[in-house]
Amino acid sequence: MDVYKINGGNRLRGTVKVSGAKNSAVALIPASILANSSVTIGGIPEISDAWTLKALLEELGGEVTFNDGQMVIDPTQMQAIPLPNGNVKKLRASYYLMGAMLGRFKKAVIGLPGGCFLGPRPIDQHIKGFEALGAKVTNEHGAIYLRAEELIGAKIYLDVASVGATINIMLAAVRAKGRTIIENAAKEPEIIDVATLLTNMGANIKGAGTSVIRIDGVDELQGTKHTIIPDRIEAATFMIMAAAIGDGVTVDNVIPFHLEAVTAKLREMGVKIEEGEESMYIHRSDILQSVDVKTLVYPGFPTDVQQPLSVLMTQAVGASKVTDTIYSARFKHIDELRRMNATARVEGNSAIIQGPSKLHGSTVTATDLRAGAALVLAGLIAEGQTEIQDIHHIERGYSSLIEKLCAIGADIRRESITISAIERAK
Ligand SMILES: CC(=O)N[C@H]1[C@@H](OP(=O)(O)OP(=O)(O)OC[C@H]2O[C@@H](n3ccc(=O)[nH]c3=O)[C@H](O)[C@@H]2O)O[C@H](CO)[C@@H](O)[C@@H]1O
Ligand SMILES: C=C(OP(=O)(O)O)C(=O)O
Repeated sequence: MDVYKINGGNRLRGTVKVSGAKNSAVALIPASILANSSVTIGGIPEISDAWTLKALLEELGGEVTFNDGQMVIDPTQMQAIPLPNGNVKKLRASYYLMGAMLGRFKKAVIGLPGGCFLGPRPIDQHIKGFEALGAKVTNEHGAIYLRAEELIGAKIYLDVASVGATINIMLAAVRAKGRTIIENAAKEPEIIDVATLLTNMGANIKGAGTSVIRIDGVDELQGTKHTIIPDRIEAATFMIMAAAIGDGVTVDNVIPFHLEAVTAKLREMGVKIEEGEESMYIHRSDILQSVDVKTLVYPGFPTDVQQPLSVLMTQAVGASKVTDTIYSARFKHIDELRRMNATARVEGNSAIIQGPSKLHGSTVTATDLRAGAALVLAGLIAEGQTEIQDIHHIERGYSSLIEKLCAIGADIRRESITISAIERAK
């Protein structure tokens, strides 16, 4: 089993460069299925989700290369091969194969997705959208079967502003006949990134990034080149690490506008942040103040950042409260933080964290991607050695994390260990 080992206490200093956005990459890669020639995407992060999607496109008959952050996808020989099991279960974003395959082949069989378990993560709004476009959708033995004679544009009101449903409906609707209007669409920057790629492929999309998106379907989409936006969640993670244990860290390759909610909350805690055009320079104040935060859809505070932020709260003076309005059960990291001497408890969809606490190095488990990032931060702060298990969750979403952290002064390494069944059961 591979683990991260961290010797805590080293101060972070220097520049860390943010990679391309995971949540864009995992939608842009399936979007290439819709093209009639090669699609080249630059800035793809070195994460396991990207490699898994590459393997899935190859299972469909695509030719895919992935070198130095550039993925070239030739979708011309792809077929509507059923994917009820296997790789689709390794990540959440395999659900985008549904929209893209429906758009191109008018049929698909895709197993229900995996990804982080954060409480219930239904896909009813995706299915409602596909049905409104004219698809027959059934769930058979854990796989979603989609089939349409033809796709016809429709007006679709999303009951929740879902990132996945907005993108998935867009992927199918670009090849529907006539106009589709998505109302109460999600507004995350990754949606604009996907709309930009599709537009460069020849799609007709207006309003991406607002709550009403209009799509006029086209008969054909061609190959193109695209460079992905920076990962605002990775950027926020480094900003929080810099605030917790930095002596001046520049987080480079960011779009500061995408980070406004995070920047504002960190400033409220007393963190000093200087915004550049494409970078953030972070130096903490001597005393961190406790704050309350509520996660919301974009442009609100991102749910994907609340777990790392809760570790910073263990270092703030007084009681902080994190309420997650998107995922009510996204608090598994709190139990692990308690092992490290944090004073924290979960009440409903909130965590209450009392600081400041002296964190102690311990053996902990990454229960999901951002819980893992939170534990890396806790390990960097803690006295002594921390061992993080189940790091495959972290590696779904953070590109070259060890290398990036070592370059700014952290003492963290990846190690293979053998672990007995008895120890594993503890
Ligand atoms: C691959 C990807 O981009 N993942 C991101 C995406 O996940 P994902 O696209 O799965 O998240 P959604 O925006 O769809 O989910 C938001 C909320 O809507 C609910 N919901 C969603 C769809 C649906 O059909 N029915 C329904 O009830 C969910 O349970 C959740 O409470 O957005 C989340 C919210 O910003 C982020 O945490 C994830 O990192
Ligand atoms: C929840 C996340 O990812 P996914 O939707 O891929 O599980 C995340 O990126 O924090």
